[in-house]
Amino acid sequence: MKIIKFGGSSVANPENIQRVFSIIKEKLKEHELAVVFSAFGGVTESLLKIAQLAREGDEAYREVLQTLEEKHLAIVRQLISVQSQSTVMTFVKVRFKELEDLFHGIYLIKENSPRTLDYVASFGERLSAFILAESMQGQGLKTQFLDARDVIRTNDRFGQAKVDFEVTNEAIKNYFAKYDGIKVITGFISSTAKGETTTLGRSGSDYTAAIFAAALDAENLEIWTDVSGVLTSDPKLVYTAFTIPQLSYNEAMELSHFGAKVIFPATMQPAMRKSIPIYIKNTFEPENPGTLINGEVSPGALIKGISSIPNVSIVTVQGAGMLDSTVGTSRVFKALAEAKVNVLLISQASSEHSICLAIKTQESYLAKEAVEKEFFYEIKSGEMDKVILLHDLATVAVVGENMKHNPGASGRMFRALGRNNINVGAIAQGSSELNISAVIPQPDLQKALNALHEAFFLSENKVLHVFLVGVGLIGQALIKMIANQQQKLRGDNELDIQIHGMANSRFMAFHEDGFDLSNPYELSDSDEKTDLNKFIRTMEEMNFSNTVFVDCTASQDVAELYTKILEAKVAIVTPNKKANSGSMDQYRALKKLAKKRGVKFLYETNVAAGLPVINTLQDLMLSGDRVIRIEAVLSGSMNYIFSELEKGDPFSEVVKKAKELGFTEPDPRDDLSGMDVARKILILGREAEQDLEFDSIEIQSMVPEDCQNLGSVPEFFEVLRTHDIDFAEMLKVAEAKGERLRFMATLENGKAKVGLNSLPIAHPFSGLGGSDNMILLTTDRYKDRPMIIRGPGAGADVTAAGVFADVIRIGNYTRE
Ligand SMILES: NC(=O)C1=CN([C@@H]2O[C@H](COP(=O)(O)OP(=O)(O)OC[C@H]3O[C@@H](n4cnc5c(N)ncnc54)[C@H](O)[C@@H]3O)[C@@H](O)[C@H]2O)C=CC1
Ligand SMILES: N[C@@H](CC=O)C(=O)O
Ligand code: NA
Repeated sequence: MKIIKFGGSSVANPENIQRVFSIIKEKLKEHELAVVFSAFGGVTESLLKIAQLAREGDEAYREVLQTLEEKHLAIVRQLISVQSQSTVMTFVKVRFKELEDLFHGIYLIKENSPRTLDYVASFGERLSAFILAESMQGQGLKTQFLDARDVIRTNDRFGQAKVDFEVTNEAIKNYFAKYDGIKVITGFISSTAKGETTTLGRSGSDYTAAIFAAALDAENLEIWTDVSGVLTSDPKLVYTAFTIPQLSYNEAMELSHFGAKVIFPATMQPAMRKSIPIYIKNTFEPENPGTLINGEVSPGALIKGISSIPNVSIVTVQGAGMLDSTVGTSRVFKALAEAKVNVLLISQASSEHSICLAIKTQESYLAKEAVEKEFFYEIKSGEMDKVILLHDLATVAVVGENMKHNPGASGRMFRALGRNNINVGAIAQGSSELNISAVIPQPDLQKALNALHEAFFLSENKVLHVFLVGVGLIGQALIKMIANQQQKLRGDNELDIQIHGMANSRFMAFHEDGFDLSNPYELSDSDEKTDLNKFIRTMEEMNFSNTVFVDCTASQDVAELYTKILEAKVAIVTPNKKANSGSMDQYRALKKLAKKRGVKFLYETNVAAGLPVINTLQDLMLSGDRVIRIEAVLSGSMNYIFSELEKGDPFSEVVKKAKELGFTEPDPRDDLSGMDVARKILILGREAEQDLEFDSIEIQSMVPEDCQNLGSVPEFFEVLRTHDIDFAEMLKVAEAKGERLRFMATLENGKAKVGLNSLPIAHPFSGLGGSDNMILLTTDRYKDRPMIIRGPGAGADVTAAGVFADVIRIGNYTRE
């Protein structure tokens, strides 16, 4: 014998009901069945609403009642053939006539006691189960309608009646022995020995099903609802949540206590006591195996699920008066129990000086009042403090029996929270080790759930959530690289990089699950105009753990947002030099903030693109070296321009070519003016721990005077053309001396210089071609012969690769 129960959403309309019938027919092939039904979706609520209207003397109740009758009649017309309709129609009409009288009574005497409401509510299940039994009969199934009031005996605690199992079990067994066919049973309702109608409380139909399962020693119990079992976490907050295949009874109870709404613990008790397996299944996805809840603790995963409760407050009771803790604590709990306050979590340090309770915010005021009343005299005399309330909190809990005797769970939990800068306000772990709970700031709830979900369930793959501003040359190359490497990184490096936000100067777009990178997304398809503040806000609201902001613009406006981004505990990776080449104070402040917030700020590509210059310098400094001198060619475009010029092409053409090849800044005047190189030597100097300001750098600009104040880049190229002869002349002079023109930067004794030099052919820089950069580092340790870093220092691929490497570095850092 199997007991199966269908909830309100499963029988909300004729289409859903047909699904239910197919499921039943399928089951019948192998099992003897009894089916428990809830009222049709929304009916219980409507009945109670009508009762309320009637009690308030609002005549509108009649209309709502009429609609409800019509809804039932419509279901009958659709489910039952015309020939067989009349008995059912009569049944429905008679019930609604009774309801009409009943509500009229309520309307007249304006009384709505729990007793009356139980009777009102009972009509929902009585109607649904009868109609469904008849229509199953019409489909060739032999059914037997059972009004559960005939067998489930309770006390008269209306609204939440307690079952007399001895009488009930006997009555159920007798009934089943007497009648055959599929029993079609009303959920939720029961009756007292005097025959008064009662109801079984929240999730009462599940309870009905469990009562029948236990009384009949059923093989198993299936609860059919509109979700595929119990999920690892709330899918509205954790997009990667998945169905838990199996839970022990204890785990299921613990998970539902902390928020998982699928099943209500008390309803499982009768089945649990008899060790009857319970399946949670989805009517709308019957092929999904759902969740099996039974007496077994399955080996493997440390935890089974993560639950949460929002809108929680911490109530702190403290003072010397608590030191006599046995008395103090018991008085606190007595006061709270009398005020009917539900305590979610308790934490008391061994000093016993204070006790800290997590309570739903709406009940916290009541708790404060109750405790302060209890300790009125102690508070007055100063022996106790006033109760302190802290709001805007939430609890998160990891649940699983395998945590027992298995070290590591709490470490993993708090490392994940700490790494994501989530402050933990209170902690509790029961001695059963079934549940570890923490109170955290409510705004961090989604991030916390995701961080924990990743740490416990996706630990083979760390997820890095990227938000990219600047989808130009470098940004696009980066997206392509991530797309190409995504699979390999997931496999070999256990790192999953997802892009959730993108923006260029015109449009922005977001994707909660991450953009599908195999299908490049066109930002011009977005109808959302770029608004940088909104971009940051959306990034924060998505509230992912392990988030990286990648800035592939050359924009000052974006650089100015870094403080806000780091404050939000989001890491930054960028080739944009603007932030690091502002004032020394700002440079220091950003580094300090990143450290304080525990997030990385990486910018290897600020200098010489992907060449390892910044990291190398940082390593030298950390290991105690000292920089004496830096001599460098730091501009890929300038090196390209002056080395190509030697082939005889006009200067303006070569500059254009450098731009086309992606070596220049978005505005090539930033390169020609020496500004870009000046920024780079400034950054190198700062990385070498020297106090340098931009203004102190001596810069020789290569932009002819009449080109300086022109608006657009094409205009600039027009005028630049007229200077081609001057540059050809410059080259001739150098060549006559057997020398080469190279644009370089030096830093020595705290003084930085940037400009064009005529170098002997034997100089190491003279041999540089294309977009090459070369950095000579003379340090205490590399004194006689400098350390040399050389290679292409501009261009889409070498730059994007450097940015990508920084992103991966963050991914590697964030793992355990
Ligand atoms: N091209 C290269 O070889 C190297 C470039 N870099 C740096 O990489 C950065 C990007 O360079 P490219 O990709 O070549 O430039 P680009 O001009 O091709 O792309 C810049 C992107 O930023 C967007 N953008 C500009 N201002 C914006 C704003 N306020 N809000 C949102 N989006 C904005 C633009 O719409 C465009 O999508 C620059 O900072 C550059 O200095 C660093 C090393 C080498
Ligand atoms: N425009 C720069 C590249 C970025 O840093 C260069 O030419 O080197
Ligand atoms: Na670099």
